[in-house]
Amino acid sequence: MSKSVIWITGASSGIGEAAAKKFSKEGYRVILSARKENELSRVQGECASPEDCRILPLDLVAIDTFEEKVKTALGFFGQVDVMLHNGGISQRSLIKETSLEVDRKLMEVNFFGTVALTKALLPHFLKKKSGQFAVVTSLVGKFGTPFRSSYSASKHALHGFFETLRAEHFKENIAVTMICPGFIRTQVSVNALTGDGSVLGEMDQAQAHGMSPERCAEDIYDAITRKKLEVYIGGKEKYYVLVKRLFPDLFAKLLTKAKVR
Ligand SMILES: NC(=O)c1ccc[n+]([C@@H]2O[C@H](COP(=O)([O-])OP(=O)(O)OC[C@H]3O[C@@H](n4cnc5c(N)ncnc54)[C@H](O)[C@@H]3O)[C@@H](O)[C@H]2O)c1
Repeated sequence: MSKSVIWITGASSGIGEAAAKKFSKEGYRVILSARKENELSRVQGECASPEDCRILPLDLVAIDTFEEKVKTALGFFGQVDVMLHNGGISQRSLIKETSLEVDRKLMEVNFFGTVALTKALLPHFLKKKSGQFAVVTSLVGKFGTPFRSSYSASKHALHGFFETLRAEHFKENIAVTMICPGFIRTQVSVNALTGDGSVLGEMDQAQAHGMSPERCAEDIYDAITRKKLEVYIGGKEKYYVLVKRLFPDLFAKLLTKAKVR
C-alpha cells in the first residue's frame, strides 16, 4: 500500500515544522509549504525521511498561483490525502488602534488564503472520493479576546467555512478536522502584526510558557489519524471553551479582566 501524503502550509517553523517532522517519522510522505524556501529545505533535511518530503514554496496571499501549486503538489506523489492548513499570522493590538489594512491582511492570509487553496485542491479530493482537510485555527476561533480582534475573527470564519464544507461533502468521504491550539511555544507573537501593520517582534509570556510545538504536533497527529471533528490543544486555557459554553455571563465578565498581553 502506498504511503499517505500530507501537504502542510506554514511548515517552515513552529507548529507546522513540528507536524512535518511528526508525520515524516510516522511514515507519511510530506509536502512542505511556506514562503521561505531555505527554511523549508532545512525542515526537509531534519525530517525522518527527507527523500519522502518535497518542498513547495507558497505565499498564502498569492491566490492566483494556487491552481499551479496544486498541479505541482499532485505531480510529486500523484495524490494528496491530507491538507493541513496551518500557515497564518496573528495580531496584537486594540480595535481602536488597528488600521483596516491590518484587519484585511489578517483575513487575506488566514481566511481567504486558506479558502482559496481549499477550493483549488477540492476537485482532486472529489475525484478520488476521499481526502481530509485539517485546519489549525485557535482557541480564539471559539471566543474573542482583547488584542486579537481580527485574528480571532479570521479563525472564527474558518470554523464557519469548514463546518459547511464537512456537511456538503460528507457523502464524498471528505473529512474535516478543526484544530484549536491554546498557548504553544512558537514565534507566533513575535511575528504578529500590530495596529499599524508593523511586526510586534516580542515573545508573549503566555507563548513562552506554553506547550511545546512537538507535543502539539503529537496531538495534531492523533486528531488527524482518528479523523476527530474538533480538538482543543494546550494547557488549562483549553477549558475556557467549556466555561464559555456552560457559563456565558461569567465568561464575558472574565474576558473584561483578561491580561493577555
Ligand atoms: N503558537 C500558538 O500559541 C498558536 C495558538 C493558536 C493557533 N496558532 C496557529 O498555529 C498556526 C502556526 O503558527 P505557529 O504558532 O507555528 O507560528 P509561526 O509564526 O512559527 O508559524 C506560522 C507559519 O505560517 C507561515 N506563514 C505566515 N504568513 C504566511 C503567508 N503569507 N504565506 C505562507 N505562509 C505564511 C510562516 O512562514 C510560518 O511557517 C497559525 O495558523 C497560528 O495562528 C498558534
